[in-house]
Amino acid sequence: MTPPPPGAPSAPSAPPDDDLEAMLARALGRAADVPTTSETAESASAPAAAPTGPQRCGFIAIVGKPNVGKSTLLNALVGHKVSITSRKAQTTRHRITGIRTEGATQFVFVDTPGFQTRHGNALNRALNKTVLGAVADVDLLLFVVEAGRFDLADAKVLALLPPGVPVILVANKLDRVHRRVEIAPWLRSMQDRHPFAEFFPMCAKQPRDVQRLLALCERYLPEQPWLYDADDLTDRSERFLAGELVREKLFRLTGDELPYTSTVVVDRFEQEGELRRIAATIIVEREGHKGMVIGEGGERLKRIGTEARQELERLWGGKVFLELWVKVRSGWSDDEARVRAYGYE
Ligand SMILES: Nc1nc2c(ncn2[C@@H]2O[C@H](COP(=O)(O)OP(=O)(O)OP(=O)(O)O)[C@@H](O)[C@H]2O)c(=O)[nH]1
Repeated sequence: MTPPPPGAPSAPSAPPDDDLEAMLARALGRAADVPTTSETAESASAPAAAPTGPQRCGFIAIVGKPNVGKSTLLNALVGHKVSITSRKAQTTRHRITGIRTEGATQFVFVDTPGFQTRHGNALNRALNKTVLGAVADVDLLLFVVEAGRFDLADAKVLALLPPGVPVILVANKLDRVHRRVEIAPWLRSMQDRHPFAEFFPMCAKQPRDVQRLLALCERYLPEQPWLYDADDLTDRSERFLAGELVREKLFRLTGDELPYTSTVVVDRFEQEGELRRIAATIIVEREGHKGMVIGEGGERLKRIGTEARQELERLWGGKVFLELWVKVRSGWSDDEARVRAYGYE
């Protein structure tokens, strides 16, 4: 499908059947790993390396239900880790901006928390507000689902997408689909759900797929000056990133034992030359959860601290001194004031 000319409003009218068939053929060609057509080859090429022509810049929001791979995709599209990931649903809690500048184009990706439909507590209400705010004013939406699946939670996210913004259906985790032939009828069935601008079956962990998606996104971005410096990767502060990385290690090292309503607050962040001193508190809801985080003889807390510190040192190329505390604040996730105080808008 030809993308809308830069700057033109792109009403998501249903694409004509010919376009639809061509899109599906391209998508299915990729899904079945069939050699690319010349048209696909054109769209598959990476964005130009050297700046040519006028600058392009636009916002691309990544939306979907929890755990479909949005943050993994954002990091891959940016080429650096800007959003934390884990097997635990609801890992992402903030609007995270990841920036990639290639050739004449600046992509500003917006990762969002997975839209919560199950529990209506204060934390989830705040997360959902973040999602709605992030999708309101973008040039392109990447609606991420797991390839071959579409359930009520996916449908609820789809129903929230604003009209007038082109949507690419990203069918992620294609590597998990063992019977690839089943993807064709599934993609066809997805046509009836929304007038998607494109269908894109992929694996967010496969660099070739990510490069192709990047090239496809580029076609939807308007001609306008860049908003960030060419080497900016995110608009988030180092302090924010530190708290997020501790939360990632916390979730990864406690697995399913620890409820998702645990959080991390950075109490202090100071820089002395190349050394960063950080003090953070892990907040849990019950006394029993505190034991889970601390572990036998403090082993688990120590590991969370060591892994977070090492990753931050790699990221910043300097020494980090990280101090961690654990506190119980029962019922914080259903207390509007605390949810705000802990940094969730
Ligand atoms: N096999 C496979 N796993 C993937 C792929 N993409 C992501 N994952 C895994 O899926 C899990 C969830 O990924 P995230 O990127 O944290 O998902 P998310 O949608 O940001 O999750 P929330 O923070 O809950 O909204 C992680 O364990 C990822 O490693 C993929 O293409 N293939």
